[in-house]
Amino acid sequence: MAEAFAELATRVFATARWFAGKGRPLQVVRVIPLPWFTHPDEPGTGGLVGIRPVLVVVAHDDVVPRATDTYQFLLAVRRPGEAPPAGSYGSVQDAAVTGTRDLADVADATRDPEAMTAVLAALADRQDPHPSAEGAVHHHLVVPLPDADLTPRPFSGEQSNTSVFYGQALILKVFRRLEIGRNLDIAVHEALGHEGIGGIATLYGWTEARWSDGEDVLGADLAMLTECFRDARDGWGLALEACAAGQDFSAEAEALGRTLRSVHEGLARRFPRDVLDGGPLAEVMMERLDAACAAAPALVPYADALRGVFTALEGHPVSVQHVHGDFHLGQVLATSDGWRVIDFEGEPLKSLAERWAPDSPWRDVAGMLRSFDYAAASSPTSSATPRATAQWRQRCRTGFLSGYGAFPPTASDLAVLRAYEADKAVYEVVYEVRNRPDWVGIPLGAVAVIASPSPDTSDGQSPIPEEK
Ligand SMILES: Nc1ncnc2c1ncn2[C@@H]1O[C@H](COP(=O)(O)OP(=O)(O)O)[C@@H](O)[C@H]1O
Ligand SMILES: O=P(O)(O)O[C@H]1O[C@H](CO)[C@@H](O[C@H]2O[C@H](CO)[C@@H](O)[C@H](O)[C@H]2O)[C@H](O)[C@H]1O
Repeated sequence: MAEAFAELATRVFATARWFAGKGRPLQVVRVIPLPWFTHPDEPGTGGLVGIRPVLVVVAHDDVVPRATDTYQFLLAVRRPGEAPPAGSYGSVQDAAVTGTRDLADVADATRDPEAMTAVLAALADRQDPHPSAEGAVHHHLVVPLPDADLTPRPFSGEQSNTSVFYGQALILKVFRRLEIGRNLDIAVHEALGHEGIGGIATLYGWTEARWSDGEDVLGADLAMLTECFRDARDGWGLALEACAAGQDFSAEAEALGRTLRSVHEGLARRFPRDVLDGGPLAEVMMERLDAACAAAPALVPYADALRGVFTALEGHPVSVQHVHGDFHLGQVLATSDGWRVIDFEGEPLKSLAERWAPDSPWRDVAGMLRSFDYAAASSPTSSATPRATAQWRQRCRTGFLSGYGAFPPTASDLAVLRAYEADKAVYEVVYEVRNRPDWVGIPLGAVAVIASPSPDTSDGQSPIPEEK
């Protein structure tokens, strides 16, 4: 018997890079076919019947109360019988999704150039489809498309969503696990664009959807269209190369610090700010530590010492504002015009409420310092001695803090920074246990050092000791 779309989706989830609930018991509780982006009267070349977003609400029964997540499939629907198109998922018999009672081929539109050309045209022309009983889709274009080659090409690297390049000019990020409400990445790009901050991509447009959920109407952003940085290299690759070759990276780190400062200043002007007492912040870090110890028991021997590090926040007033939230070398791109910052969605393991909440700018500073440590720890040491690698990392730290305007840090700054580095390293241990168990030694090593009785941080240097 032909498969219905809910069964096909369950099968796709098992292997999709973007499905965050792999390995957990799941149940598809609702399929919401949204209005067609394009739905020509006559099928196009290759039998293309139409392109539509289809939302799949998934429940996980392993937590109480039962949690649900909403995922987006962007489907290219075709008549059967043609050669399987790029991104083919197979065929289904599901009239609500495909618009026909017959069998139809469904494919991931993001892998299909014909489909993605049509998607861009729909967004650019703001062709809002007619709302259906299930919901509505609304396209926003805020900057006219450039007059350039816009041939679609799927992004092939690692990511949590699914992106498509249009020539070398634009990139469309199709969100997979939807944030109900405003998408953070779009909100930040829009706000910083208004501020004229140069360190981020220009936002060209986005697509949002609304649908009914019982008595309620829910909404989420489905995709974001931004400037693509031509020939950009990501900071992680550059830092690894430099470290392995024994090349100093402190000038790049300093420029990165300046870029972060400018982004923080823009965010401070556009989003709410506050000054919080460090005590409750320390308590939140301790709660996160307790949860982390349950998920990663290797943290337990360090827990008491880490609590001591967090306690040092008490008595410190901490300024908070909107921050990047997951600032590391993989979130910065080097262009011929300097560093650019991408992906403002915060840490994937945090709830949406946590990711929207104001936080200390030290979180981002700590994130990048941890990243220099990761790069140093991951670099092959064939051409550099451990001592040289440690020095490389320290020079990155000093350069970055200088560029950010925080060198040398005051004693009070250091206490706060150390707490944020510890909090980040704890997060990383859990992240690595869940995603890359082979990497867990890197953050665990940092935890061990931060938790050691008296790491020397008096000059703002890493709590990770140098080789003598
Ligand atoms: N504006 C851009 N220009 C060029 N490449 C980009 C741009 N934005 C993102 N990328 C590339 O896409 C990758 C994934 O982007 P990201 O926003 O982090 O996606 P996700 O949130 O899905 O993980 C980045 O690591 C980078 O290589
Ligand atoms: O980029 P994401 O938002 O998906 O961030 C998550 O994954 C990152 C790894 O891809 C992870 O970053 C950790 O590993 C990096 C090296 O791969 C390193 O540079 C970072 O410092 C380290 O935190 C990030 O923590 C996680 O949220």
